[in-house]
Amino acid sequence: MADLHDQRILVLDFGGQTTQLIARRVRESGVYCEIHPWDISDEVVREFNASGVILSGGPESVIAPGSPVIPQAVLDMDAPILGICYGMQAMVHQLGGEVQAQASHSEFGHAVVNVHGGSALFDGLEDHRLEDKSQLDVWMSHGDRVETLPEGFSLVGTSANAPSAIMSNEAAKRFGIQFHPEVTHTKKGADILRRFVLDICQCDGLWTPGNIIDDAVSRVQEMVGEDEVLLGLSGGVDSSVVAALLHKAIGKQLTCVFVDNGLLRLHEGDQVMKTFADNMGVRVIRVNAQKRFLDALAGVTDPEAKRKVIGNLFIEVFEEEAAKLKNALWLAQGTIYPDVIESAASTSGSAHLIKSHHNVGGLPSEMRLKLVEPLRELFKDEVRTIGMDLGLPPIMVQRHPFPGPGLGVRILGEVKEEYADILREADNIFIEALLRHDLYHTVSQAFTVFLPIKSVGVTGDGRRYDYVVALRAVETVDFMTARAAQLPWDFLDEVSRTICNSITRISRVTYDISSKPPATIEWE
Ligand SMILES: Nc1ncnc2c1ncn2[C@@H]1O[C@H](COP(=O)(O)OP(=O)(O)OP(=O)(O)O)[C@@H](O)[C@H]1O
Ligand SMILES: O=c1[nH]c(=O)c2[nH+]cn([C@@H]3O[C@H](COP(=O)(O)O)[C@@H](O)[C@H]3O)c2[nH]1
Ligand SMILES: NC(=O)CC[C@H](N)C(=O)O
Ligand SMILES: [Mg+2]
Repeated sequence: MADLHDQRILVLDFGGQTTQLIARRVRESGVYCEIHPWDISDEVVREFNASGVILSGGPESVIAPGSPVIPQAVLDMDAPILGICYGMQAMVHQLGGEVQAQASHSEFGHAVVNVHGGSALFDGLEDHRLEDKSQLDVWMSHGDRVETLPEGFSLVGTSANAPSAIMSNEAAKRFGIQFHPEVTHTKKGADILRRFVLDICQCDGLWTPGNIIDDAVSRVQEMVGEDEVLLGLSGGVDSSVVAALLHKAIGKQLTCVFVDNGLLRLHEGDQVMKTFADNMGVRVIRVNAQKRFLDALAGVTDPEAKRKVIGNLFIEVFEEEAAKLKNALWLAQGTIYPDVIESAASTSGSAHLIKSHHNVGGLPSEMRLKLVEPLRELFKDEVRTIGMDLGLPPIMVQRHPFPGPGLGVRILGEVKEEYADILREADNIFIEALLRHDLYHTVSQAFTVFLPIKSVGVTGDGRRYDYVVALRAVETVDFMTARAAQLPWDFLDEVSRTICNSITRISRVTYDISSKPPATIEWE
């Protein structure tokens, strides 16, 4: 098999909200791609050796001084280029055309583009739902617009507010589109991106789940040789898929360590151990470190401080367990591509650190173990697909994500065992009800938060003065932005009554309706 990474698309990020979606659509077409910031050096561009380049959208205006530019090395390449929105405008601006700010002509949302034809990227793709077959139903989001095309380019499509909605230089294989093909609201968007990477860039579409697994297996085998590998297994999607993959790659050289830190959900420890014993035949060591974590967290109230305590203790436990093995030189983790992109964003200095995720960026610099992260290049949906292909049960692969610091960031302020016990009961009621009503898979993530404040209630003529919990359920594609799920009122009512009736220490249940931004998904 040819190297899976030989054919590769470079996605240059100009700060667009949907850049990750571009990469996902390219991957779905069966082609490997990576997202890099627009200001990477010319050397990195040349080393990347792209089969094609896609320039993303972005919030800035190409005519404003100091705005992001396309690296010269990209413009010097022979590989095909597709500029999307800001990416198109930057191409025009840098290749000698003209872009103007047209505040009165902004287009946000649905638009129709008339395609004049004659472009290899569009011919035959027309939207047949529309009466006029030369029209495309698209989604726009721009204020600036292209007024004059650069030399060598011709006009391929027009919309009401973008006279140059599509342009191309067919001979040079350079295309610019003002609309966003990566969003599902653009009806033929996925087809356009597929056409670009498969036909225009001539990639073979080898990036399939089967090939990804074979490739990861052989790379891991080559990397670790005869050494033993320790995997931090949480029972979550990512580390479970890593376990299945490593089991396939190195069999008995793998030992999984599952740390019960006292911050897990109800019965989770037993369930994880049982699922793995039943389904996988891998060796899992359970470390009961509840007391150790809770003791270390006593008196700690600041969210970032709590995260650090938990993250450091995880590593301590992993290193202790590794020392008990004969030859463990490697620590495997379920790091996935969004973790990498986000931690790059938070280390580049241009983005603010919102919260420290414990597994990336938070590792001590003098760690003795070397890292194996076979999912580092994959999106969550790709991870789920290969998990299914590796034979993991759907309940494991389709689970909602659960943060490493667990209930530690869902108990506001100081963590106490008593609070964790109450929270586990309440959360279990919520999640069981979601499953029973077939609502679990309609939301991306759902959980309960413990508020260490007391509120007055009345039950059976008596006064109650007890704790409050908040239910949280969100819908999101990439967990970078999210909105509160609109769960049915009757359902929320049932959950709230069940919680207050069966847990005497809770007097009140609230539902969190904040979106991200301005809130985050977790409360801490
Ligand atoms: N309780 C735990 N015991 C051992 N390792 C853990 C534990 N919690 C987290 N980890 C390690 O930290 C990594 C990151 O956690 P994270 O929650 O992002 O991934 P996950 O649990 O594998 O998947 P998911 O995102 O679906 O919850 C895990 O892949 C795992 O290696
Ligand atoms: O493994 C993890 N370690 C962490 O420290 C961590 N903090 C948040 N999350 C999860 O990340 C997603 C986004 O969460 P936020 O909107 O709260 O940042 C949500 O899915 C959160 O559950 C974490 N996952
Ligand atoms: N979505 C975009 O890429 C917008 C590009 C540019 N900021 C404009 O408003 O036209
Ligand atoms: Mg997890």
